Amino acid sequence: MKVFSKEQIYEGDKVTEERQKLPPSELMERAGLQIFNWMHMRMQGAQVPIHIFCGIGNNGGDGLVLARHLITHGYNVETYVVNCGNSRSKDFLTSYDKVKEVTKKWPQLLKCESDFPEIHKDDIIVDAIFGIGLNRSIEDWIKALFHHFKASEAFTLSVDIPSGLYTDKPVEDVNGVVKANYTLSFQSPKLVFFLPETADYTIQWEVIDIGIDREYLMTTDTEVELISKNEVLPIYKPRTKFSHKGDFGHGLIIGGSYGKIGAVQLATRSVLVSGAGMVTAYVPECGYLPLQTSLPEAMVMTDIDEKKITDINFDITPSAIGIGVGIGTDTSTIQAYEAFLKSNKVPLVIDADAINMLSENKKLLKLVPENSILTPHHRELERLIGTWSSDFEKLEKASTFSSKHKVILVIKGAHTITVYGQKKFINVTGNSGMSTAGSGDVLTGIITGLLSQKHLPIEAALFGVYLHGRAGDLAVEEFGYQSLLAGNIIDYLGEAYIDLFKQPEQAQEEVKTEDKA
Ligand SMILES: NC(=O)C1=CN([C@@H]2O[C@H](COP(=O)(O)OP(=O)(O)OC[C@H]3O[C@@H](n4cnc5c(N)ncnc54)[C@H](O)[C@@H]3O)[C@@H](O)[C@H]2O)[C@@H](O)CC1
Ligand SMILES: [K+]
Repeated sequence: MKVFSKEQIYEGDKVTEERQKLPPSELMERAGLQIFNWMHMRMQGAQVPIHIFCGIGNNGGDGLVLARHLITHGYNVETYVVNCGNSRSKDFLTSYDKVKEVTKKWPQLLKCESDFPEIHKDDIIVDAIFGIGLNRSIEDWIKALFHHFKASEAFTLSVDIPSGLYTDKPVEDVNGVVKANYTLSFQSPKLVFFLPETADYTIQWEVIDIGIDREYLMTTDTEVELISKNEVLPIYKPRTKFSHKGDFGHGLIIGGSYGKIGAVQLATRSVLVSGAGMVTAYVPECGYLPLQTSLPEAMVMTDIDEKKITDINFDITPSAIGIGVGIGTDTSTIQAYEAFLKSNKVPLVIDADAINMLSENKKLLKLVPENSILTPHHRELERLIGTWSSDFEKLEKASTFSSKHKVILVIKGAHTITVYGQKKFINVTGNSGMSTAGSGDVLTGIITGLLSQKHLPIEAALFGVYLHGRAGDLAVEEFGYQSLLAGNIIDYLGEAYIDLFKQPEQAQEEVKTEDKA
C-alpha cells in the first residue's frame, strides 16, 4: 500500500475534483459522511455526548460535515470551532453554513481556556482541529485544550491525523499533539503512524476511502510503501513437481565465536526452513559438534581457530552468504573479514558485528558487493550512519547511505523499515514478543535463504522481513509475548508461508492494533 506525501494528497484532491468534475467541497462531504458511517455503525444511535472540535481549515470542515450528519440522525452532539486564526477555508465556511441549516444549536466558538467545555470520561471527543495542513507551532491555549482532552480520559477519535502531528517533520512539543484512541485517515495512512517517535499518538488507525481518482493512485509513485500480504504475494515462487534441491540454492552462514554458536545455529536453521536447498555453516572449531548434533540437515565447515573466525576459507560455491551472527570483532576476525570481502562476489546479508566492523573500518564498505543487505538494529545503525535528531533525519541519512554505498538497509524495529535508495518500505507484521535474543539471527537466516532461492535482493529483504514478522505473530498466539523464543519464530515459518494463501479476517494494512502485552 502506498503512503502518499502531503503534497501528493493535495495533488490527488485536485486531480480528482477535475477528473470527476466534482462540485466544491464534495470531497469534504465524502470524508465527513464516511466518518459518520463509521461512527453510526458502532454507536447505533446511542445518546453518548459527542464533542466535535473543529479547526478552521478543511480538517475542521470534515468535522462539521460529520456534525451535520450526526445531528440529523438524532445524536447528542456539541460542536466547537477552535478559533485558531482568521483564514477560514472556503469549504470550511460552506460546511459551517450547512450545519446552521440543520440545527439552532450553532457551533460554539472557543478562544481561550475559560471557554473549554466539561468533558466526561464516557463522552466521545472528535478531534478535527488540524489535519495535514498544520504549518506552525501550536499556541499554548490549544495545547491546554489537548491536555483537557487527555485529562478527561474520553475516547478520542482523530480525523485524518491526530492534531498537532506534522506529516513530514518531527513533533516540536509533545504537549502539542492530541493522543488519539483511533484515527480515521483519508486515502492513505500517514508515515508518522509507523515511526517510533510518533506512532504512539494514535493507538489504532484505519484508512477511509474517499474515492480519490484511481488512476492517480495507481500511477503515482510514492517514496514510502507499506509491505503487507498483498505486496509480498507476487514475490512468492511456487514450486514445480520436478524441482530438486539444487534449484533452491545453497546458503552459507559465516559467524560464531566461543559462547555464541547458538546464533549460527538459529540463522543456519532459518536458511533451510525458508526454503533453501542446502545450507552450510562456517564456524570456529568449537561450533562443529553442537551444530552437527543439533542440526543434522546442515553441513559444517570450520575455521582453523578453536574460538573465533580467523580465516574465511571454503571450497563450496554458495548462492548466498549471510555473515556476522555471533562473529565478534577480534582483530583476526576483522582481518579475515577484509580478506573475504576482497575476494567475494556473492551478494551478502550482513548482520551484527559484521555491520559493526564496517562502521569501525569504513574502507571496508567499498568492498561490500552492490545490493548487499545490511540488517542493523538501532545501535548498529547509529554506528554505521551516525546519530540523528529525529526519525525523519534517520530515514534521510539511511537513504543517503543506501544510495551512496548501493546497499539495502533493513532497519529493525517495531515497524522494520527497509531502505533502498530513496524508497522506504514499512513492514506491518511482527510484535513485541519478538524482541528476544536470537530474533535477528533468524531474520538473517531467512533473508539468506530467500537470496539462495534466486530472489532479487530487495525482494528477499522485503519478503524475509514480512515472513519473519508473520511467523512471530503466529507463534505469539501459542507462546505469549513474554515467553516467545527466537526458535519458535523458525518453527512457525511454515505456517507463515501457508498463511500467505489464507483469506485475511481483517485487512492487515488497514488496521493497526498494537499489542499491549
Ligand atoms: N484527500 C483528502 O485527504 C482530503 C482531505 N480533507 C481534509 O483536509 C485536511 C487538510 O486541510 P487544510 O489544508 O485546510 O489544512 P488543515 O485543516 O489541516 O489546517 C489548516 C488550517 O489551520 C491553520 N493552521 C495550521 N497550523 C496552525 C497552527 N499551528 N495554529 C493555528 N492554526 C494553524 C492554517 O492556517 C489553516 O487555516 C486534511 O487533513 C483532511 O482532514 C478533506 O476535507 C477532503 C479530502
Ligand atoms: K485531526
